[in-house]
Amino acid sequence: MGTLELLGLKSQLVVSCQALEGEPLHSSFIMGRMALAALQGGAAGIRANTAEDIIEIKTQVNLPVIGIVKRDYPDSPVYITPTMKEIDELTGAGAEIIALDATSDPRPGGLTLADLVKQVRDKYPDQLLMADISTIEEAAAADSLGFDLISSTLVGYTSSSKGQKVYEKDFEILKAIIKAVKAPVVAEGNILTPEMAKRCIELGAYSVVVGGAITRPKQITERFIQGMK
Ligand SMILES: CC(=O)N[C@H](C=O)[C@@H](O)[C@H](O)[C@H](O)COP(=O)(O)O
Repeated sequence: MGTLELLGLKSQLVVSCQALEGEPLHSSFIMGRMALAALQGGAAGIRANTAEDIIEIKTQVNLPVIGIVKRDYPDSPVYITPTMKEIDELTGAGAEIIALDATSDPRPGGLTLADLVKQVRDKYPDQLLMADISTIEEAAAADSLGFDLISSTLVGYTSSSKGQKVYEKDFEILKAIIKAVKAPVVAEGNILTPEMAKRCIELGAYSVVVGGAITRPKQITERFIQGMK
């Protein structure tokens, strides 16, 4: 059994516990408690942003963490774990899986995704890597680069996928990605209900990552307000 299998994420729910600066719950302490609530509710893993949050989360739960560092660089639209600096921070925090933007958008400093992956593999040969992608073509490219997991995280959030939602036409894009790649595919981004999460697993997703629908109460409140109109 490979390392990924040992993490126990197959067919399971991963809860993303993130609150950026400016969000009401921005606090490592609160993210740690969100992760504890997720554990008590039955989640098998946590996705989290920043080394600081991951370190706090790991004091609360003994679950595998998909770590990211969101950071803006002036010369690139890539903001999910853009460079080796963020990778170093995440290995330091003990993230079992590191997720990074694997879209075709230009990266900081003009480095290609292939070059970054090679550098990471040389420096951290045992680190599991997840590709956050937004199109089928990007999924296929990430697969050829040897990513351990491929996630639909950025569908709808890049110029090449604008306006799309992962759940449209019964998860059409998720199905196409699963068909196009060898790596396990994670369903992530706008999974809003338990029914949607169940459907993703039925369609062959390896795991489902749910964020806002569980851990962003402002977003949940807004959905209620909209629904009451
Ligand atoms: C696009 C982007 O920056 N996504 C981020 C990636 O880590 C998070 O803000 C999302 O919350 C996460 O992907 C889970 O998705 P959702 O919160 O929709 O369930």
